[in-house]
Amino acid sequence: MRGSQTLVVKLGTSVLTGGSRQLNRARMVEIVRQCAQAMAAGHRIVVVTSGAIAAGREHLNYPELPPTIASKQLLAAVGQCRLIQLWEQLFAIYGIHIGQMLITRADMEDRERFLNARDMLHALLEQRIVPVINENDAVATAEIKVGDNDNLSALAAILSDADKLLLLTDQQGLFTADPRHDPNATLISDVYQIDDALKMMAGGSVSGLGTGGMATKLQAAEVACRAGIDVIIAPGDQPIVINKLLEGEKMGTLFHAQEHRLESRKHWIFGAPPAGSAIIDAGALTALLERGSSLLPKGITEVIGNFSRGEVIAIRDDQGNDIAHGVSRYNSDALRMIAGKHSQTISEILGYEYGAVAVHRDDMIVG
Ligand SMILES: Nc1ncnc2c1ncn2[C@@H]1O[C@H](COP(=O)(O)OP(=O)(O)O)[C@@H](O)[C@H]1O
Ligand SMILES: N[C@@H](CCC(=O)OP(=O)(O)O)C(=O)O
Repeated sequence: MRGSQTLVVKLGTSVLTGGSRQLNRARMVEIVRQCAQAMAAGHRIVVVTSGAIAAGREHLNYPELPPTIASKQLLAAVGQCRLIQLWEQLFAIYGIHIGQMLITRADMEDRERFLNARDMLHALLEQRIVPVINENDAVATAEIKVGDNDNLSALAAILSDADKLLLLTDQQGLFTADPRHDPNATLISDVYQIDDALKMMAGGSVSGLGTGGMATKLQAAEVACRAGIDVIIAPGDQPIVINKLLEGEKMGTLFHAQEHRLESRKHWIFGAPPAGSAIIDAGALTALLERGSSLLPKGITEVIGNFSRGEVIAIRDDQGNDIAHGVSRYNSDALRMIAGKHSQTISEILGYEYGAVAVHRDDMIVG
């Protein structure tokens, strides 16, 4: 078997309802069984679940509502409770806890909120708790919405530093045309580049259940592949899909990641102009260059500029030479207060803490 992997599983409304007007409990049980089996084999699972609106309609017995955004939000507010309750009960069968995360695009665009969400997601995964993510439909307005759960799942895959993103849907994968309309359409099994010709093949959702169809799945694949994550579109109505996939078996449509995840992160960190800098002492310099350590506040002698938690800063030696770039876990004011101090005193000085390091090694590119 391949090593332990992090897999984001996105379940479309089409899968969760099986094309009906109700959540298909039997199908949800089967998906949870597969997730539990993968976790028992040492893998980490993140679930991105659609279906809140469908669950709301079912729970309220298909009410007649005006076709407004507020009506959809009402259905999502009611349905999300049902949905998460169901996931909670089903995972509990296997003794697995879940943690709900409702996010919007605004959470991803603000560096500080992004980092908070990422820390929380990793904290859940470390405790072997399954994060169950949906868009915060009940409160999100059009301006701050991701809009569809395909794109949301790509963001979840980046947040969780996933190896693979699995988009489970009501088709075998991406076809040369929508198979609902074109009986001659054929399955595309490998995609190395998402170009305009491919985008032309991906249509919208015609079932009236899902949002975005294959078009948004392609957008999600583009984002995730650029971040170094393989994406698979596969059918959600079959047993052992998740395990087969983790064993490396081919299925559905595989979008091959464009570059290694580390390379991609490197580009991002170096691509972002530093928002400020931290000057470090000789001890920290040795730790960074020779031991591959994280940067601790203790080794910082001066903080220059104003930056937020989550922004990229330059790490410089006392001569002003650029040693590394990395994501600061504290804002500039906080970093100034804890510079030169032991990590154990951070919460005493600030009244809170985001961990012992100023810049984590995983978020740092040296050289
Ligand atoms: N080229 C294509 N290949 C496969 N499916 C396609 C294609 N173009 C459009 N579709 C449509 O996309 C639908 C799946 O997307 P969607 O309805 O949004 O489901 P989900 O709820 O899983 O996100 C399919 O049922 C199919 O009708
Ligand atoms: N957030 C919405 C689902 C939005 C969405 O993208 O749906 P789908 O295309 O079925 O994945 C809900 O929970 O109803």
